[in-house]
Order: sequence, then C-alpha cells, then structure tokens
Amino acid sequence: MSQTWTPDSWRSKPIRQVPTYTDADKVKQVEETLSSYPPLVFAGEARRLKAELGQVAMGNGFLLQGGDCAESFEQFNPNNIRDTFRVLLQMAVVLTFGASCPIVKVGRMAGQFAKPRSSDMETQGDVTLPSYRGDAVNGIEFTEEARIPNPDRLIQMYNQSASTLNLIRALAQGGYANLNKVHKWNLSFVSGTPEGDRYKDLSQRISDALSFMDACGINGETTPSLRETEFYTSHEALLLNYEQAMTRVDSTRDAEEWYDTSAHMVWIGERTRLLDEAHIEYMRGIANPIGCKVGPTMTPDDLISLIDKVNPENEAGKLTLITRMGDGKIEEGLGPLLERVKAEGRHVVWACDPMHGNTVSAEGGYKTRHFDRILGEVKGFFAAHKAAGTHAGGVHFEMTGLDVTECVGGTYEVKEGDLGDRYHTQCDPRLNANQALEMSFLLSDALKAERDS
Ligand SMILES: O=C[C@H](O)[C@H](O)COP(=O)(O)O
Ligand SMILES: C=C(OP(=O)(O)O)C(=O)O
Ligand SMILES: [Mn+2]
Repeated sequence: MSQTWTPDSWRSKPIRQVPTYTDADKVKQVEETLSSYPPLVFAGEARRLKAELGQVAMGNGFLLQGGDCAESFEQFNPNNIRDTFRVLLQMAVVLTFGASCPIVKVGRMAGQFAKPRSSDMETQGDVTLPSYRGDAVNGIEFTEEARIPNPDRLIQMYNQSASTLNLIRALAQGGYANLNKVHKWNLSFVSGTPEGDRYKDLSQRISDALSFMDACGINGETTPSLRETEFYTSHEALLLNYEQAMTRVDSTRDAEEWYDTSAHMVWIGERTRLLDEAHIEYMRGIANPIGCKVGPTMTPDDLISLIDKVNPENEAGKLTLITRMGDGKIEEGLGPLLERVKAEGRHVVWACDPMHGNTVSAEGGYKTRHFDRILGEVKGFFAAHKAAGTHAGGVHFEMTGLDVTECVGGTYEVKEGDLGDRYHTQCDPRLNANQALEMSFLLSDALKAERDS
C-alpha cells in the first residue's frame, strides 16, 4: 500500500456528506462504545463473498443486490425484513434458472441507515432546515429538533443491524429458504397477473425441473443446499466513524488484515468517491469486497485511477463497479468504461443500478421512477456489455417486499395518482414486491439471451 493505511487514516483527508455534531465528546464516547461491541459479521464470511464475487468477475455468476434506499428505525419490524428477504429469494430463483449460474444474493439490509443528499438544506413553505440524512444521523420529521444530528443514533443503528442480521441468518439457514417453497410463492405471482402468460412458461419450466429433481430423490429434505442459502449484507459506507469503530483485525490470519465487520460488503457512493478524500482512503485499506457507484461523469482515466487506488493487486471479487447512468445515457456512458477496463485487464464485477439515474419528480412532489425507464437502463446495460464482450455481472435495486406505491408502472400498474396511497420510503422510491419480481422475470430472459449468444 503506497502510504500507510490505518483504520483512522481517513481522518486527515477532506470529507463530505457526514454530519457535524455539536458535542464532540459525546461522539467520541459513542465511537468507543461501538468499538467494544462484537463484530456483526466475520472476516471469513466476507472472504467467502469475495470469492463468490471473484467468480462473477470471471463470468461465472451474477450478483443480485437489493433492499431499501434507507432502512428506518420506525418501520423496524420482523415482517418487513422477512418480506424483503423473501422477494430477493424469489427473484434469485427466477434468475438462477435464466442464467444457469450461481446468483450471489446481497441485501441492502442490516446497516443501510445513512444518506448522502443533493442539498444540505430542505425548504418547506417559508421554513428551511437541515436535510434528513438517514436514521443513523437525524430524524425525518420536519422540525428543528429532529434534524439535529444525534450520535446516539449510531448505537441504535448497530442494535437494529444486529437484530436484522440475526433474523436474516435464521431465515437463510432455518428452512425458510427452501427452494420448493420459494418457487411456490412465485407461482402465485404468475397466476395473479393479467399478463401472467408471459411468465407462465418460465415458471412452469422451473416447476418441471424441481419435480424432476424430486423424483431423483433431490429435494430440501435430502439436500441442505436446497433448503438453505447464502445471503450477505451490504450498505453505503458513509459514516466513517461508525465503520472505523467496526473495523477489526482478523484474528484467524497471520498477516494483518483489517475487515469492516459492519457488513459483508460496503460501497462508496457517487457523491463521495473522490480520489484524494476520506471515503476512498478508508475503503482502500479494508479487506472486504467493496463496491463503488459509477455515474455518467466518470471518465475512463478516472476509473482506472480509482481502480489503482482501491484494488491495486487486481484481485477478482474485490471491486464491484455499480453503474448508475440513467436510461438513454447508458450506452454512451458505459461503453468506453467497459472497453478501457477490459483493455487494461482489470478484474471487476460490473453491476447495474438502474434506480439512481432515473429519479423524477411527480405531481405532489413525490420522487418516483418509471418501471419502463428502470427496465430501459437494465436493457442498455446488457447491450453495452454485449457490444464490449464483457460480462453483465449483476443488478442493484432499491426495492421492498411490501406493497408500496413509490415507483410507477409495472403489470399491476401503479399510476402517478396512486403515489400518495402507500408512499412509505424514507428517501428514494423503491420497487414494490410485484414490480421487483416482474423485473426478475424480464431479467431472466436477458440473462438467458446472454448465455445463449
Ligand atoms: O439514495 C441516494 C441519495 O441519498 C438520494 O438519491 C439523494 O436524494 P436527494 O437528491 O433527494 O438528496
Ligand atoms: C446514495 C445512493 O446512490 P448513489 O451514490 O449512486 O447516488 C444509494 O445507493 O442509495
Ligand atoms: Mn437511494
């Protein structure tokens, strides 16, 4: 590593998008408390995810990453966690069939509580207050008091992450993830949709494959891998004091390796990925697999400099580039990046976030995204990879297992006028359960086409 890295070396660099607290002693106390708490994940688990992503980087797998834009303290509830987990599993079954390759499942869950914002201030009527920055920082209510950053929220973030992770582990290992059961839920989606015929054929073929395996004696009872699943967690590493407090040396290794034990994977946001600033400094030193958002302003030269900094050893699986260009901009924006990274022989996972480049404002002030524009960016992503001869390695969605009305469109059409019905997001609009599942059926076709070409 060029200059010495330590878990706190980011503190000497310029930083953006983090709160300024009024009570520095209190912040220090919270950081010390967090440092004394147990890790949320183990280094070995993060290494396993890195190895799986390494396979994806080499073209042998596909990453499915999804969950809330921002998790919420108030909406913390086991059913919400279970439902989002369930939809991710349902999507994974459909994608596995289309791709005929392993699907690596990563939730934006158990730690996704901090938000970068486009504006530091929010104005309603003639009142202007600091923006809401996620429940880890301040409160969403539009009052002066709620918007003051409170360091105690970091402790609540840790506690809620721990409980969420505990439930996820139980769901993943305790029989809930049984493949037969998960696919049966998909069948109810297919039979209920007006356009169900489009998906019926694929769904029927999955059912046939499962019946055939069952007849051969391969089912959830006989085969653990059919009733259990690997599921990983991730979030944006925005609040570096929290991440630092969770950064621990892996005691099982001889070499000194530091892991951010707040999640298996953490990513750098589009607004904080500046080469000489704090967020890149922190991320370059941890051994976890990491992500970095890549928006339309990224140039091939800058991308190579970024890769040099965070993955100098060119380790496959270490770095996932999560592109978020916008429908209509992706072909032009992504192609040159793919060509250059390929020409330089850099091993990365390319994933598509079709959400953040497609946010629009609807009547009533609701932020929304159109299902067709989201799908348009995903299609553009596959097309750009096909043209460059690179592997379209994954997708990254803001989504929930709940029946919300935040994104418009989809077969069970949410219209602009419906947005106010169940608009529950803390920040950006999420695909609801049906929209997310529909997306996976459409994606499955694209993956099959990639495989057959
Ligand atoms: O989730 C991403 C960002 O935090 C979010 O898109 C910012 O939204 P804003 O433009 O309303 O600040
Ligand atoms: C902040 C986010 O995205 P981006 O950094 O791409 O804007 C996000 O994923 O919630
Ligand atoms: Mn978001």
